[in-house]
Amino acid sequence: MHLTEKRIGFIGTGKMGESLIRGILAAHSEITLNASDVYKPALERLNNELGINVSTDNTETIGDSDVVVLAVKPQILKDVLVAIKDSITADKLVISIAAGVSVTAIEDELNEGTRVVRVMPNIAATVAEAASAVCAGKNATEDDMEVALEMFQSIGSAITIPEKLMDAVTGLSGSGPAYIFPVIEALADGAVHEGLDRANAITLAAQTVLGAAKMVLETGMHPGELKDMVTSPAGTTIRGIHTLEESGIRAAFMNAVIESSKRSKELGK
Ligand SMILES: NC(=O)C1=CN([C@@H]2O[C@H](COP(=O)(O)OP(=O)(O)OC[C@H]3O[C@@H](n4cnc5c(N)ncnc54)[C@H](OP(=O)(O)O)[C@@H]3O)[C@@H](O)[C@H]2O)C=CC1
Ligand SMILES: O=C(O)[C@@H]1CCC=N1
Repeated sequence: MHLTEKRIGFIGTGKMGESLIRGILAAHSEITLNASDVYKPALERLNNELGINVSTDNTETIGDSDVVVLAVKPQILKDVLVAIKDSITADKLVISIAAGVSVTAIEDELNEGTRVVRVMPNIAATVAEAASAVCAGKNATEDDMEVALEMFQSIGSAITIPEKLMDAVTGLSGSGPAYIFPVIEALADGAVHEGLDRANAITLAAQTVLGAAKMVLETGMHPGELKDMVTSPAGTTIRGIHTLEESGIRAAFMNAVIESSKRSKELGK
């Protein structure tokens, strides 16, 4: 069955829940979306702005949904699962986006046989450019995986991975937008230092990151080869590259991904 034939319910409408809701609605305006959260003003705002069904009662949202997306913090997920266990009937698919929490840990809290899929998306779902990775729980069917992939491919790109790689994905693409926002700000700062106005500096910096990412994705060329295309002998770029290498840029980004992945593992304990 296709995604658009499913009613989707969000448990938690914080930063990532809202991002997914906005992305999915932009891709499928006809879809039925339900959402619940403990924070009523946020629900009312979503209802007013997007016209989705909202409730402060998670079981009501689940009752009205075929696919239930768990978008609460990992630290409270277990309590939420205990509270909703009886409303997750056999006809429902559960999708968890919680960092670090394994499929088994989720299955263990729910009724035997519950179909669970785990996904690590990112905040760029808001603009249909999320990078997501999906893995199946032991009861998830092929149809469930197709529905999950359809959902996350409609808001960006989505791949299937073995669960053991989920922490690495969390450290890379789950957290990754937050590594790049300061890069964009800092690039703009450099240009402001050299006299450009702030608004133009941010536009040029962001478009530069977007263009570089698009070249990697669309040419299929290695990032190092693309870097060489920009770097004229005795030119401007190699001077900038030299400065970045002196600052340990590669180790800095590698360590960010490694440490974030470690934190994802910790959250699962
Ligand atoms: N932010 C991101 O970029 C990404 C987040 N994730 C994952 O998504 C999940 C949500 O993260 P994020 O959106 O950042 O977190 P938020 O804290 O912004 O959102 C969680 C929401 O759930 C609400 N909530 C708390 N308790 C309940 C409850 N019992 N029932 C329903 N809703 C409840 C919170 O309300 P209140 O604030 O009042 O407690 C909040 O609005 C996490 O598991 C995270 O690991 C995954 C990928 C990227
Ligand atoms: O910071 C976090 O824990 C969440 C998970 C990935 C992105 N944000």
